[in-house]
Amino acid sequence: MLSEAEQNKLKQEAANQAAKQLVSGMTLGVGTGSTVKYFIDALTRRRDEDGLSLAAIVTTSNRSKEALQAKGFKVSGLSDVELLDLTVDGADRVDRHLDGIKGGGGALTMEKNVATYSRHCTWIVDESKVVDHLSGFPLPVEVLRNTCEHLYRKFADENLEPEFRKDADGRRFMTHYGNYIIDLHVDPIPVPAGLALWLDTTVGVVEHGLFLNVADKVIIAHEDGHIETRTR
Ligand SMILES: O=C(CO)[C@H](O)[C@H](O)COP(=O)(O)O
Repeated sequence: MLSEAEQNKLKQEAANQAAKQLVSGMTLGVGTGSTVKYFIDALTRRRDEDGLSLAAIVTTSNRSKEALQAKGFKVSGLSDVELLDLTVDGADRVDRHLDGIKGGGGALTMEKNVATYSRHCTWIVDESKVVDHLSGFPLPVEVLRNTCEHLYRKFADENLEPEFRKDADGRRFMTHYGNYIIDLHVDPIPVPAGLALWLDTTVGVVEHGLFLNVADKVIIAHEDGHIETRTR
């Protein structure tokens, strides 16, 4: 098991590798999370040292927006850009088909929207996130507050072992959009496409953390120092 410092080094290496593919004039989506924080650092170095100049940057959370603005980047809204050229984001789990679980940071709805309206999507991960079958991480489901108790019971009836996500104060975690998150403890997820379809068609579900056919590239930093790039 890696120490936090070792894991952070791997996150940083994956982020640095992702920043190499940026070219001036691109429109870029920037995701959310601790790995993306390193990507924002790498992006800043590319601007300051290589003169990289992007046409627009869109983010998936207020946290990333603030981090980018603190480095002097202008951040646009998704609706200001017709189609992003590339989105770079982290992931909580990635399987061998490059499908993933996202939403550990609670930003899944915007993350899926920004990735969907991007030509290309790269995930940056350390090797601890890579699995054969999606497993080892609860599946986040963003739900409307008005419907949340109904959905909780529905998920429990389906043996999906629901649990309301809590914030640091022990209150229900609230998303950017004022919704709650119910984490489903399904491990492993036997048929991700089936569960995704069911969640997509369940009224009251705003979004879920199954990101299937979303990433076309995954950059994986391995413990032995090697950086692997997998493409779809
Ligand atoms: O989906 C996400 C946030 O909603 C993140 O991309 C995911 O949780 C990975 O985060 P980290 O890089 O901190 O491990």
